[in-house]
Amino acid sequence: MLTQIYEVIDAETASAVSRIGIDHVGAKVGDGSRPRELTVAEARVVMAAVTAPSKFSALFLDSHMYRICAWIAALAPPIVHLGADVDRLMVGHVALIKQRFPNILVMRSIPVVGEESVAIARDHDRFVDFLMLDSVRPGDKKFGALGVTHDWAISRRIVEAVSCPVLLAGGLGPDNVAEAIATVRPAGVDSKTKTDVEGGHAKDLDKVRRYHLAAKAAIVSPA
Ligand SMILES: O=C(O)c1ccccc1NCC(=O)[C@H](O)[C@H](O)COP(=O)(O)O
Repeated sequence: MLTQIYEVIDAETASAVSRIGIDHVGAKVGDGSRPRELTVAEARVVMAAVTAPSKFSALFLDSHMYRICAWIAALAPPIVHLGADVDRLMVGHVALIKQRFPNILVMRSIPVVGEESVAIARDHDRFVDFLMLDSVRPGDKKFGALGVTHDWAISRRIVEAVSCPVLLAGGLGPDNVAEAIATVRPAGVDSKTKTDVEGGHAKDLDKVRRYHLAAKAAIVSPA
């Protein structure tokens, strides 16, 4: 079971989270205009503090393919996580990014809104190394970092419908990650809000440790 954490925005936290054993240590990367979004120069410092076998995951929320490619080329992260709205950064763009950087692992966020999410996930399946299933607020285009769960039955169907590894995200933390894993049977899990310090965006290392241990101990029974 892979464990992934967002957002790690300084070298000290990156090093501490790696020591806990988190597999994917994530931060937003771009032009720095979004809250807590790192520039490539800032991301380089955080990425250098992530120690093996943990890997740095660079999340791009920008939807402009050429800008994303320029940032990937400059940073060369082990994992590129594409988080823009699926109507703006389309599956063809995702395929071109993977084609341009074949040696970099590509993860695509998929909003879990309803049955249509199964088709969206299937469309992306053969072009990416991971899918990440995330929550959306009803009536809102924005998805990600909402701290809420979604309909896990749909996520379970996606896990069964695609062949690439799927990470489950959305409102996961130490107290519900085992139940989520048992229900959805993903290859990995992601957490942001529920492993943050109360009322802030810094990581609570005790929550990160408990989330990680609960996920690694979770039992996935055969289908
Ligand atoms: O961190 C953000 O601001 C963010 C914004 C939009 C998409 C993703 C974002 N963060 C990274 C993630 O992918 C989150 O870890 C994921 O959405 C789960 O968040 P949470 O429900 O808070 O655990």
